[in-house]
Amino acid sequence: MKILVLNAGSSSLKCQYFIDEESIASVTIERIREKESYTVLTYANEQREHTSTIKDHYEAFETLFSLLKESHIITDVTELNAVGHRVVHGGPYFSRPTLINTEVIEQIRSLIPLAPLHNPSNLEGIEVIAKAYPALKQVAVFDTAFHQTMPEYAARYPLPYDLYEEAHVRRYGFHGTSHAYVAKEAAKMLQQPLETLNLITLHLGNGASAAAIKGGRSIDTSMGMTPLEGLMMGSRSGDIDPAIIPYLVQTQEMDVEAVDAMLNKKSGLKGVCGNNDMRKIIEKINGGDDKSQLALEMYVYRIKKYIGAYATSLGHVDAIIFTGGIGEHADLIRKMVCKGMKQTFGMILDKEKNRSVSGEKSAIHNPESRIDLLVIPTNEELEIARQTKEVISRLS
Ligand SMILES: Nc1ncnc2c1ncn2[C@@H]1O[C@H](COP(=O)(O)OP(=O)(O)O)[C@@H](O)[C@H]1O
Ligand SMILES: CC(=O)OP(=O)(O)O
Ligand SMILES: [Mg+2]
Repeated sequence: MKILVLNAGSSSLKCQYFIDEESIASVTIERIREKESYTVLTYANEQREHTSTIKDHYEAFETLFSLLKESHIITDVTELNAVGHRVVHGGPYFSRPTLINTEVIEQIRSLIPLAPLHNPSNLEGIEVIAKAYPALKQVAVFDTAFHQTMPEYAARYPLPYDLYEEAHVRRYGFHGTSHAYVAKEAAKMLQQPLETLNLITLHLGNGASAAAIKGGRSIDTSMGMTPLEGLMMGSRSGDIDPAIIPYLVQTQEMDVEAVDAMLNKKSGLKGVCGNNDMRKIIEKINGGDDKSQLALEMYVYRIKKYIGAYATSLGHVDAIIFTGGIGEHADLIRKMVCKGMKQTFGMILDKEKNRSVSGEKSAIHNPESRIDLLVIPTNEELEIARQTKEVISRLS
């Protein structure tokens, strides 16, 4: 089966072309909307890279298709069996991967207010393809689906009950495809059935979330009704006192839209130190920049607090998994997260191993550690290809 998978993140577009479960080619476009967007095509063990300005996701999709054509990877798009899309918010409508039709498109559109940084780019991809190749089957795989197993007491907010019934106000959780994928990979690495494991997965990308996974099922996660709750992120605040919002509206001449844009786009690492690229933040810290140092300390402290919380939710923890661009590559962050966690949690990092790991699957704990510490590169695209294949197979 030939499946093209599109994963439009908030600042990136990742694409992989699969024949059955084999990845034939991949294209990653990073830093969309910034002066220097960075495109990498990987095909037949070769990498082609270039830098250009890509002003939005629409332009990123155009760049992607012309690259695949030029390189003779997909010369005729109609030969594909399906396109699988990452869709971030499935709201109350979707708890499984779904074949896309016009009704599904409208439901995804109606969820834009709940995922303003994501659902629009996810939709753009779906619509570009629907327009150009109307006969091609498209499947949506939702970030929220994996967290549907959260118990009600974890999923609900302590708000008036009617808000849940009338306006679907509850916690949904995100990055589900990634948390599910790395949990399965962790079970393989540990050579134990997933059903027996208690895991904390840390997806640290531009968006970031933690999940508590018991026996392969999500029992809690740090993102909520929208991908704004929880950990500090690239440009999103994560947890704050909700009273800050009316306070700003009342005292700072900001309307609700301005506060919302600030919380989603001008906060987090970017808000504190002006930068949302962890590589640059680390460079600046080495150059003595105090704001970058503070941003990093806040970022790490908040991850540690969630580890503490989820150790309590799970009872005991078998392994903590680092994934996402930062979790996979930033050994400094992993080291800071594990520091001072020996006494209470028995976490002991092997500093040498940690330093040498960047982007590959590896255990980074000392043999004495009570909790296994693992770096596992996420592969949301492979997981989406698998789920897309399942949906398409059921049709025939
Ligand atoms: N070698 C590295 N060292 C530190 N941070 C890195 C490295 N490579 C990537 N990152 C960080 O990973 C983040 C992007 O993660 P990614 O998962 O690709 O994002 P997205 O959420 O857009 O999919 C950025 O903050 C980037 O700086
Ligand atoms: C939901 C979310 O935050 O996604 P990303 O990390 O791709 O921005
Ligand atoms: Mg991502």
